[in-house]
Amino acid sequence: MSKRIDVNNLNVYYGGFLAVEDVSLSIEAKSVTAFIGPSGCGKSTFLRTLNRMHEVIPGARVEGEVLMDGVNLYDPQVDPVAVRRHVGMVFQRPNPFPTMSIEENVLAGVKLNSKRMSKSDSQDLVESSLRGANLWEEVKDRLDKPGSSLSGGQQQRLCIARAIAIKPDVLLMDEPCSALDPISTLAIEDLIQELKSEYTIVIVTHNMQQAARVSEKTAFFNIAGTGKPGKLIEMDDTTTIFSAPAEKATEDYISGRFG
Ligand SMILES: Nc1ncnc2c1ncn2[C@@H]1O[C@H](COP(=O)(O)OP(=O)(O)OP(=O)(O)O)[C@@H](O)[C@H]1O
Repeated sequence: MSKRIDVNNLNVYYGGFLAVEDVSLSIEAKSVTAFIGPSGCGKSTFLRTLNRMHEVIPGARVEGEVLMDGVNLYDPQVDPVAVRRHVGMVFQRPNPFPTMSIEENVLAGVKLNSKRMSKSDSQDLVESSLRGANLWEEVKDRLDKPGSSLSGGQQQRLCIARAIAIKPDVLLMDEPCSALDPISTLAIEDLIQELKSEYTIVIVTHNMQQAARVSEKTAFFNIAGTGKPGKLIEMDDTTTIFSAPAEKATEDYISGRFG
């Protein structure tokens, strides 16, 4: 479990539009890395290339390499479905399957991967995944109730339980707290801190306090103007980015002068 990621000279296109240009960076295993930057600079686009999720968008493609423990995810022999099994994703809006029960939601990804399990194994997996997502105590007496019966914050933790049930190496989170209230946000942030002992975590966030609270490394992306590609401006220890960034654009952004 838990892998390092090395990205080399990655360009991301939507058809003829270069959305993200020439990104090279490294992400340590068992750490939390935050991506910050103004709207439209390509944070989500870049994040999705780390599990080939952009490929579900017609015309989206990349040039360059994404190495996971040295294996290029874009090697022709690599199956994108297998990539997504190793690199889980949690989205901005909690998206449990509304008609499925809480238990079925946790097992949904595992079933998609066509694993047949005994009843006791699946019960164990439901419990360990919900415990891992800090949700077990709140739902253990109503596992057969629909996922949509939970609060927004609980639904997001259910989505995290669903993601970790397939035992990924990496967890990508695209603004996982933006639809949540402050208390649910803190619950997810605590959870991220716990999960990093087992997973490599990458989180896109607009909330700079959140980046400062949860991550060890921060990457700042920027865009020169509409129609221009997003670029990685700098990546460093989070404390350095927020106290003494190397680039003026980073300082302007974190001090709220733009973005
Ligand atoms: N499906 C798509 N098809 C075409 N262009 C897209 C698509 N998704 C994003 N883009 C474009 O790619 C660029 C980067 O968008 P992206 O959503 O990755 O930025 P972002 O930094 O995550 O923004 P935000 O913070 O607002 O979510 C933008 O110019 C956007 O319009």
